[in-house]
Amino acid sequence: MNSSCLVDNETKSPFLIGVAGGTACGKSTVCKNIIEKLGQTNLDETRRQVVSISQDSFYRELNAVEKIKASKGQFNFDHPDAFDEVFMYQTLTDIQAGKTCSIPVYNYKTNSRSKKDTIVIYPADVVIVEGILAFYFPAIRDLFHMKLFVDTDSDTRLARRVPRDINERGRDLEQVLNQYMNFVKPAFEEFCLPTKKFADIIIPRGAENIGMFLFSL
Ligand SMILES: Nc1ncnc2c1ncn2[C@@H]1O[C@H](COP(=O)(O)OP(=O)(O)O)[C@@H](O)[C@H]1O
Ligand SMILES: Nc1ccn([C@@H]2O[C@H](COP(=O)(O)O)[C@@H](O)[C@H]2O)c(=O)n1
Repeated sequence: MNSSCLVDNETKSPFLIGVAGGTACGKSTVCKNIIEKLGQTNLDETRRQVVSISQDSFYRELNAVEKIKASKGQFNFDHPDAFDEVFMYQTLTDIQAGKTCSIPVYNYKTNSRSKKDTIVIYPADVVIVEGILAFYFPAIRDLFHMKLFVDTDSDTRLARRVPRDINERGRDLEQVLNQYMNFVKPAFEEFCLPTKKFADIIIPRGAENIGMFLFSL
């Protein structure tokens, strides 16, 4: 899929920061807190100097058989093949070229991109990209000027994921636990954890330790 981007008159090439880590380690919360601490939260989105995007926007569209599997918690969303690597790479290179880009909003209840909503990413000084496999694909990994890995232990992550998936992602307990044991945990060990070595900064436990990152700026 081609990204939907427009060149801005005043070209701005942002500093790209990647944030990786296992599911529910606190990646989104870290991004949100960084944006808050840098005083960006209440700015109009066209004027923000620091913005974040999620790798989840780049989950690929599923075919009919995969959709049925996904609805039963039997699709592996933690495998690199679940992502549209080309679309993500293209979008990030467009962002880096100073273009205004529209990226999909991902819907975890339908396991697909929203049909009507997109997020517009305007040129900014810093763009933070978070995702479980943000460092997995070499071409994407090489785009980041700085890489953070949020290191939160597996028990804590599971304890955060269960209520989140039930309350926010429309899942039931059995489905969350089955998906975790069958796909999430093994894929974390095979694909996500080995990318920790690419990080410039490791943030233990997440949001409470973003001071380490802010200090490095
Ligand atoms: N430091 C923290 N302490 C307690 N709960 C947290 C913390 N960081 C995140 N959470 C909660 O854990 C869940 C997952 O956090 P989130 O930032 O969405 O993780 P990720 O983006 O890595 O999946 C959310 O419900 C969030 O509110
Ligand atoms: N349709 C989907 C898509 C993804 N997931 C799970 O989301 C996790 C990644 O998001 P985090 O916020 O937790 O980093 C990943 O572990 C997938 O299992 C899903 O359940 N359904």
